[in-house]
Amino acid sequence: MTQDQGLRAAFYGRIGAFRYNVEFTLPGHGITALSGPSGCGKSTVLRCIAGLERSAEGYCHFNGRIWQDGRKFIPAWKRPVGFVFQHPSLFPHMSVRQNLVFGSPGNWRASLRSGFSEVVTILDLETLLDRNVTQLSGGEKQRVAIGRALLRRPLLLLMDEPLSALDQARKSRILPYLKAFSKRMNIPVLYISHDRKEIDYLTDRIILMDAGQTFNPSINHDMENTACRKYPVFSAPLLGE
Ligand SMILES: Nc1ncnc2c1ncn2[C@@H]1O[C@H](COP(=O)(O)OP(=O)(O)OP(=O)(O)O)[C@@H](O)[C@H]1O
Repeated sequence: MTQDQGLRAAFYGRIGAFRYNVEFTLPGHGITALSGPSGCGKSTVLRCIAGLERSAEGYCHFNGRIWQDGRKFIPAWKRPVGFVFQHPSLFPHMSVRQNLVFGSPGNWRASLRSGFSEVVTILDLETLLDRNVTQLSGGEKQRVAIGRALLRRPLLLLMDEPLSALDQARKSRILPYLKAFSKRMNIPVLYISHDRKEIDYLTDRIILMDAGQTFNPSINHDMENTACRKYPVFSAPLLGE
């Protein structure tokens, strides 16, 4: 792995009255959690990385390429980023198979060549391929949404509370799939969650935010302590990893 791999980002800006001032790095592999109290700016950070939001100042470099700096801004559709949201937005009139290949680069044949069966196997979707998506459970729908994002061959996957709409039993069923794909496909993932158990299972790397700011324990321990007091679900040892 070279030093250039992964994401280096800093965003400074405001949306209405909300100000954000964040700076962080993401390694070129594995899952990193992004957590913090509701409204602290986590989704805003993901939107800035994806290019869906343009921060007034800052930078975003991925694997040595500039996505944003003082002069340059690569639009969202040109960034090799997959996005999975809290609620899967699948096309209800299409089958699982059709939803999976929708939007993947090239035609149907190309998507079959570029890892379709691998994604289907990792996410255990074989038996569901010909079903209409309206006939799926919430967890199955979310697996299809993840599969669709992966088939677009992203180099970075952003997940915004992908399991928060599911009950504990469904969460437990889908978590191993998340762990499996990040390992097997070697895609770095930035994963928003409030759920400590979920984060403990998936990763030991966490970026903590509060009130529009990131806390970097290796830079500023006072800020880390403030973060832990305000958001005690995370302890200092985890942050200090
Ligand atoms: N389009 C918008 N216009 C004005 N303010 C916005 C807009 N989108 C978000 N905000 C504000 O920006 C702040 C950060 O919102 P954001 O959705 O990034 O937080 P979050 O940490 O992801 O929250 P949650 O955990 O509740 O999803 C909030 O105060 C929110 O009200």
